[in-house]
Amino acid sequence: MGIDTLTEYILVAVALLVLLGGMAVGLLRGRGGKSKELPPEHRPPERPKGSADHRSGTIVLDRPSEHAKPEETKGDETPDDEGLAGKTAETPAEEPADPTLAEPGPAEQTPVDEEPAAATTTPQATPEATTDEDFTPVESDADERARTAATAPTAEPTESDAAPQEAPTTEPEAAPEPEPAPEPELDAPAPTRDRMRSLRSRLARSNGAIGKGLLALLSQGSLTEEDWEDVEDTLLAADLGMEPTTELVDSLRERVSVDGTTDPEVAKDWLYQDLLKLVDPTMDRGLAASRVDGRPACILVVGVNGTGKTTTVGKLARVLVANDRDVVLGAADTFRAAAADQLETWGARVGVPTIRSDRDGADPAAVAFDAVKAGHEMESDAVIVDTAGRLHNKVGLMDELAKVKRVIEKQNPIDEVLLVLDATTGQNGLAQAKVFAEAVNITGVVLTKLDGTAKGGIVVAVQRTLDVPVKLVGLGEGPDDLAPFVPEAFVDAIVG
Ligand SMILES: Nc1nc2c(ncn2[C@@H]2O[C@H](COP(=O)(O)OP(=O)(O)OP(=O)(O)O)[C@@H](O)[C@H]2O)c(=O)[nH]1
Repeated sequence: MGIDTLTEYILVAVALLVLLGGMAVGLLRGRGGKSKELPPEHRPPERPKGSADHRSGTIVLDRPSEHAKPEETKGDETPDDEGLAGKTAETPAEEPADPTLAEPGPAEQTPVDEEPAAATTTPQATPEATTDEDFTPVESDADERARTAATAPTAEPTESDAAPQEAPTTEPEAAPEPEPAPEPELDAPAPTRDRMRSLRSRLARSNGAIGKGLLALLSQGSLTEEDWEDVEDTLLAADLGMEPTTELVDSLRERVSVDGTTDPEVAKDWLYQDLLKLVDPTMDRGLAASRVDGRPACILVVGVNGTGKTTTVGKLARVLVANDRDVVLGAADTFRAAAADQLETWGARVGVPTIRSDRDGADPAAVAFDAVKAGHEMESDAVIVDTAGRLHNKVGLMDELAKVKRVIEKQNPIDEVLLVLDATTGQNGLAQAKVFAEAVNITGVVLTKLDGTAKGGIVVAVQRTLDVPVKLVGLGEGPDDLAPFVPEAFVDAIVG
């Protein structure tokens, strides 16, 4: 019993020890489960995450769902990023950009990424609302700066603080640049009244010899047949034309035979009277250049190449401007490349708009149509349409001109068709005149380059041929060298 009892005691004791040991192990395991939840050692590695999330303040928007997702995130971020966590969750899909940007809520984050937004608009203020407001002004500031100054548009938002202060100094400097616009000083065209008298010397220089020669003959007192032939030749050389020449010689013969004189002044008076009669001061030389029936007057300018059409249109614009008319120019000479530029320059000098095509060879009728349309819209007094020079014997070209006329007339009657004739071409110009008159209804003639020829007689010849008056004469290349034709001044300059 003694030994058995001892053995039993020992066994019991061992069993107790084993039991106690087991319990101890169990206890230790239970603690081990909790340690997973608070592993301070894991935090350091997560910091970078936290800082990454700051950036995500702006980036988060791209992936809102990630932030809304698992609780793990919450678990992980809870410690450092309280603010962010909450807002990201709200942000989800709807408010992508703005809200998140606004998020800088956590004051500390502001300086890092969104400094600009907050800074520009006196940040701090309120949390959420502030952020929205903050952002708007930032944008507008940047926009304004972008509009006025051209300086580092992208950098500005980031350096918003400095920007507003720099803006006032840089902006005003950039703005003055456009000032040059008002600079273009317009020409003040010379008055047109008596312009022909003021240009008399040009006519006298070129055509004065006719008068001198005639007066010398007439003042002889008694003229032989040979002298009368000389008179006739002089008049024909001046391109007066056969018929008017014969008329004039007959009239002078009669005067001499009745009142034979050697007084040059009397002879001059005879010549003046007879020439003036041929030039016909009774013709209506008025130019239709005023509004009619609530629409602008339309003036179409035609002629062969190089007669001075474009120059004449430019000069005529000046004449009208000098008479307080509002004018629109139409560059329907789309054939000669430089014509539209040339016309535009003329117009710009007196502040007159030019309607043109940017394309060489464009349909001249379309340009003419647009010019007249613009004249209507601008309520101008007159629209002057320049056309391409064309050979009078080319059927296609003349048809094109007739088309220009027809197209214009679809929206506006044509009040004037001015035929530009180069006076130096003399009688040859008459053949052109006839053909143009068939294609379009010519209402007036512009005789150019009268300053460079002794063929002033063409005035009479062309009027007789077309039965239309010479309304304007070109007496030089200067901008104001176009004059309304005044018969008395013309004859006076010839007779001297
Ligand atoms: N001396 C003088 N030259 C003139 C006069 N009118 C025009 N000219 C000159 O004539 C030349 C031709 O003038 P433009 O206006 O280009 O002639 P255009 O008829 O439009 O020519 P195209 O478009 O080719 O048919 C230019 O050198 C003008 O300066 C004038 O009255 N007197």
